[in-house]
Amino acid sequence: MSGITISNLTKRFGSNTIVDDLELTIDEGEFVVLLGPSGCGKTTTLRCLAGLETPEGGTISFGDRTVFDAKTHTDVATHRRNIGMIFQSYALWPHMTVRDNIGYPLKVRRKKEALRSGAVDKAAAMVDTGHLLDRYPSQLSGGQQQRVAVARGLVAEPDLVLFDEPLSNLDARLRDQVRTQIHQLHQRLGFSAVFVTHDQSEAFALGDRLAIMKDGRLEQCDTPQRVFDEPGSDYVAAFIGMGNRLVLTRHHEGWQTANGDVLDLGSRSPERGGADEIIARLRPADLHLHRAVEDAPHGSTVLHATLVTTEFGGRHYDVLVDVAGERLTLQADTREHGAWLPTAEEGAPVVVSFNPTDVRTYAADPARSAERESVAV
Ligand SMILES: Nc1ncnc2c1ncn2[C@@H]1O[C@H](COP(=O)(O)OP(=O)(O)OP(=O)(O)O)[C@@H](O)[C@H]1O
Repeated sequence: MSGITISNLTKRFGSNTIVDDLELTIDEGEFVVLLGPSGCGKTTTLRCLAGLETPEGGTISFGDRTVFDAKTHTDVATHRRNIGMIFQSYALWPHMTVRDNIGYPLKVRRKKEALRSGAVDKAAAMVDTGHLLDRYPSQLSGGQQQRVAVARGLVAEPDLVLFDEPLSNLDARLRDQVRTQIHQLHQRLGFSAVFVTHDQSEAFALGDRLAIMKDGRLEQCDTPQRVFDEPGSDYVAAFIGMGNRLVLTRHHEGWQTANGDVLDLGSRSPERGGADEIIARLRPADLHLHRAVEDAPHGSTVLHATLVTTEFGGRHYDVLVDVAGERLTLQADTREHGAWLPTAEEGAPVVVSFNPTDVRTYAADPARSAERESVAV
């Protein structure tokens, strides 16, 4: 086996196209995360890989073995694809012990030698569940059940491991623990994996590459670092934490906000001759709060804003400000701003600054521009 290739994959439910001509390759041993908002087609793509859905078009190959081809009506059954699956709901058999649950894929594949030679004990030990082998799922915590599900997904040494939001049902502490365990297992065993999530921190932590989906298609597919540094579109930027959005219009000295601030975007300024309206995206952590323009660092870009809300968050305040009707969020250090911020009133004038290298710009959405123009008329 060397890698998984998905070509022109199309899956419809009735008249709705859920996976739309999708192209994706997963190298052998690679951990690819399918990331995107609810309903963009992540789980459906995973289910097509598993053979649990029959696509209307396209091909899926595991190495040089075609497991699905719409044209030739090739559709290899799930249990013959040599995959492991780990679901959000754990999906353990309630009437089987942990030992029998973990051993189930070996039994179905008739791998009697593996069953005899202790593969179940080894898989259980990998996820620290060796002492739970005689218990039933109802006698386990959520975290233990999910670890058993991971052992079951890996025990048969599958060509591809599919994870469908496996951490979503766990509380924050357990989620971190199981996430780290999956990461370590992947580094040790080197299996190929596709992991579905809508959580960007999970995606960054686990993925060799992130495949960001929008309406059944890939919007961007790259390493976590590249996606973080250079989100390929406004949609990706918004999804991976650049929640602050400003619409700017061209001005002869830079780019102008709706309330008249002219911003120098430095090397991030789109070239002359391009669009006259752009969207600027910024992370909350890259915005800094000040009481007056003079307080902003030299060389930073400044915005005039008004205060909307302040919430105490321990080391920082979560602050919401308004720039000509656009709401921006930022974090202000408690020690630096504690003397004035908690008592500042809604509507108080404030200044926000950022380093121009931290901004990312995108062509404005034509539909939104048209909407604004029609409102103005
Ligand atoms: N069996 C089905 N019949 C009809 N529509 C379906 C079916 N399965 C999924 N859909 C629809 O397909 C769309 C994509 O669903 P999918 O579960 O793939 O999205 P997702 O990106 O995984 O979202 P989530 O994170 O909420 O699971 C949704 O609008 C969903 O309602």
